Amino acid sequence: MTERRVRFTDMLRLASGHRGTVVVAVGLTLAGSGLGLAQPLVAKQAIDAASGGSAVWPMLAGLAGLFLAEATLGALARFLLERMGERIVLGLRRSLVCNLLRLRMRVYDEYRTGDLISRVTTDTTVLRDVTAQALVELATGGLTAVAAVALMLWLDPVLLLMVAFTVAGAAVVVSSLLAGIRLAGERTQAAIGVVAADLERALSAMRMVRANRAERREADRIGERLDSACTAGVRTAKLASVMSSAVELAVQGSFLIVLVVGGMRVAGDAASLGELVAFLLYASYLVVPLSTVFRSIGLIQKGMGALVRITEAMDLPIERDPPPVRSPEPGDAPALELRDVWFGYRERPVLRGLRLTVPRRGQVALVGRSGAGKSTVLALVARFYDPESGEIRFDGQLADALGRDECRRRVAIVDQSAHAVHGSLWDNLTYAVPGADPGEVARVIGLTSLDEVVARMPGGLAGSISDRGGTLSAGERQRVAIARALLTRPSLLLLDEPTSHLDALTEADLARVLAAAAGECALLVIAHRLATVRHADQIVVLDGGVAAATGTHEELLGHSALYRRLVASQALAAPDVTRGKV
Ligand SMILES: Nc1ncnc2c1ncn2[C@@H]1O[C@H](COP(=O)(O)OP(=O)(O)OP(=O)(O)O)[C@@H](O)[C@H]1O
Repeated sequence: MTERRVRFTDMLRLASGHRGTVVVAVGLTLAGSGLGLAQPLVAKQAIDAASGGSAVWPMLAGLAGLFLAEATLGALARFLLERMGERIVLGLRRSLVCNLLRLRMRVYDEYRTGDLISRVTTDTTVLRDVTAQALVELATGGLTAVAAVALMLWLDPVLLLMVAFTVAGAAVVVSSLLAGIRLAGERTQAAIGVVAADLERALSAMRMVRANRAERREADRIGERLDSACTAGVRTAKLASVMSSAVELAVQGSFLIVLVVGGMRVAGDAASLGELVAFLLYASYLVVPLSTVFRSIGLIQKGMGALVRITEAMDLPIERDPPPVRSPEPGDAPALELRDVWFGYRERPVLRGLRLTVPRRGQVALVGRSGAGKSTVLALVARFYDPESGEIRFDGQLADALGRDECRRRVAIVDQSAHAVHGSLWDNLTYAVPGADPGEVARVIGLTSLDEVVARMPGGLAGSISDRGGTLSAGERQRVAIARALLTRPSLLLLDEPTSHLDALTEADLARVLAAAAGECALLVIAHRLATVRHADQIVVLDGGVAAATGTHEELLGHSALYRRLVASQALAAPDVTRGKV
């Protein structure tokens, strides 16, 4: 992640859309404080009235009214602030979610899912507390302090100067700690992000964890991350307590100085006792809000650690189309054409000038050694990545002219993981076409031989399958994925054939399904199985980043030594009739 700094003003900007609420909340808090200040005066009057023998109840009623009004204003201000905090966080979370779902594919390769998730959940929660509390404390504390300074200046500038010295001392201590608090806050949030990422890693591979008896190791690993989060949290606590002690000292020191110096001046008749008492009172009005200001600055620094991570996530590059280019007229062009395509993930090139053509109907199979770049071809065609050079054309039109969305509308992709989402079988089938016609759904169910699965599911199409397709076998999940793809009526179906999910029977089924699909659209299949290449109209052998040989199964057996090696080495597996369904 690139180093990103946020400033104090970035924090303030969060509340910029809520100025009205801040003003009202600050007003209510100040009015509440004003009512609080009036209470001793009324209490004094009540006591005077009682000792003078006059009626006390009007004063007591007034006092009760003041208490109630102060409590009501306080509650209202707190509610407004909490609501503002929630709304700020809602806005942030919405923007973050939108951004995280639209990132460039390369970014997902680079960052860990759990860490990205924790930016939407944990970091924003930290920010909510800061915005709801600290920002307004800063404003109310600051305003009260300014008013108190003005009154003290009017009463006794010399004593004010002394109070100012102690407060300045505390300010020096506080500001020397701020960077540390901020760093510790950043470390805590980053450590929590790593915890989330490691937990996600373990939970998403739970079967692998269990099968390898790695629960303890995973727990220890996450435990270490939790330790780092705790260490960073303790460091924040250490710095924060030094800070509050410094502020406390400044408060006590101020009172002491005012008492000693003021007392000496009263003794020397330089000031009246009344002035000293008033000054002491105003000193308390100054130092208490100032300590609130210091505390909220500390809190804001802590929140900045979270804001750094949120801003970083917001700044991650999202998928954008390059500027549109003019494209030749489609004419009678093939469904897909790759011309001299070069591409590599980092420095190392995977495709080196690949040429590939997929006609509008029929099946093209892509074969090659493991790591030859077959999935990469599919990823480029699905526009997950952009080629470094060369052209991709859909129906004769340049991909850049069509735009990513239009390219993906024409293409359907079924990858090896054949995802299923939590929900009903119907939801899973119609994921890409939410309002699909039931007749169409029935058609693709028939095409993909899913009738038996529908009949078996409790509740049929409305029956629920859990996350990652827990109640479907891998082969069934793949057929659901193909049905889902066919429902979009794509002009090109991309299929990454699984190596091991299909038994001989299902393999024959799949061959039928693919043949049916190839009658409806163009089909580009990464083939790992002999049955698939045998049925393909054309096979492309990928090697060294180029199409090393092209032809039918028989043709390639005749003229491609690499293809013969692939067939012989079981890289293109023959069906294993002894293997059961997984
Ligand atoms: N997201 C990625 N980031 C970095 N390198 C990658 C990424 N995906 C693939 N590669 C690398 O690119 C090369 C081609 O990978 P690709 O998955 O396209 O091969 P493949 O022919 O589909 O392999 P297999 O048959 O084993 O699935 C490999 O060396 C792989 O390590």
